[in-house]
Amino acid sequence: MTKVTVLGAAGGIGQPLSLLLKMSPYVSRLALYDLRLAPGVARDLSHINTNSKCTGYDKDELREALDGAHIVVIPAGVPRKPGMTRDDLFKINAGIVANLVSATAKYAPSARILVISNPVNSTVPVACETLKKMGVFQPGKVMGVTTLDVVRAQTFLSDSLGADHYSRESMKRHVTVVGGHSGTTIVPIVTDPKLRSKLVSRRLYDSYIHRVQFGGDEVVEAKQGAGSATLSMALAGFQFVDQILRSIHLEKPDVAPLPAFVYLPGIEGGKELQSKLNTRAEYFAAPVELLRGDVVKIDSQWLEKLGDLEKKSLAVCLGELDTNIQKGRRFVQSKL
Ligand SMILES: NC(=O)c1ccc[n+]([C@@H]2O[C@H](COP(=O)([O-])OP(=O)(O)OC[C@H]3O[C@@H](n4cnc5c(N)ncnc54)[C@H](O)[C@@H]3O)[C@@H](O)[C@H]2O)c1
Ligand SMILES: O=C(O)C[C@H](O)C(=O)O
Repeated sequence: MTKVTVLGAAGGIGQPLSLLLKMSPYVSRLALYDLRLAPGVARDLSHINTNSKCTGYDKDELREALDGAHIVVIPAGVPRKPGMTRDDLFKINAGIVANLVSATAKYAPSARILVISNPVNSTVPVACETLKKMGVFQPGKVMGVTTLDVVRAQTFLSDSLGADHYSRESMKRHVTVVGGHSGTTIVPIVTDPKLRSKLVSRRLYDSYIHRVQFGGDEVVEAKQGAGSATLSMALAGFQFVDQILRSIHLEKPDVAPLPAFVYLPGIEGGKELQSKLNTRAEYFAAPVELLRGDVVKIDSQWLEKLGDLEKKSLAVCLGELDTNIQKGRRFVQSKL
């Protein structure tokens, strides 16, 4: 029996993500919460002939939506419009995330909390600091969802090298993304040196990295003010939740570790990674090992595969990331 609650379930991401979750054999109860429309979306999904029971909750029913949840996914908040940065969303989304995380701590204290709301580099610190303040912080249970960067990195690598020869599916083994989830804090790592050399020798490396780092802007511009990535994000978010579900339900989960944006000092391998990176940044996205749905270890094998260009990107990332992190921390610490 696994209950998944989606907070912000009637939105552009929330609806398709909930549809994908309704298809999962590992979900037995799916609870949809939003300030508007969640009962309607849930009624629609509840007609689908998969085994999970789907229920919608109105804005004054947050407690019921969260009660007993094992996984809480948070895509609640405002998306960007053209000309905005993710950081411009902080003012509104930080408060939304803080309130929803604090309710989760009260009504679903053992849930894994997956933060999608932007700016992830700051909203994850907001979530963790909120839990710390409440005295209930469990570092392995809070994850910023950065999977869309990985999905893009794989798709664009195949596009850059020629999709006829390098299928998008096969790129899964050859690229990961670390750092944060915003512009130059996004650091794609091509782990296969042969593919990296191909990109460099064909002078495609810079444009490839730029496209992954600014893929979000591409969608925001194309949607002309109607929001940001929703469908690709729903798929990416589902891939991440699915990995957690598999780690809960399967003895030997058959998935390669995906990165997540996590609190390094509280997780095995985290402090080591901080010291190898020579950074004071306490939050970072790196491939994580899961055990029964919680993050138990940070993988730093990718560090050994860095080329000179990737080392440079990482230095730029670390310079910016800590500013985003401190903004999230200060937001919670400044509240009484
Ligand atoms: N992590 C990522 O990779 C990634 C990718 C895409 C978008 N995002 C972010 O996800 C967020 C949502 O994007 P979207 O396109 O779904 O936006 P949207 O506006 O379509 O949907 C957001 C939903 O959240 C709801 N909401 C707002 N405040 C709420 C609250 N307090 N409680 C419950 N629900 C609340 C709204 O009613 C709305 O239905 C944005 O912040 C966006 O920037 C993150
Ligand atoms: O770009 C955005 O604002 C949404 C999301 O973070 C994305 O990467 O598509």
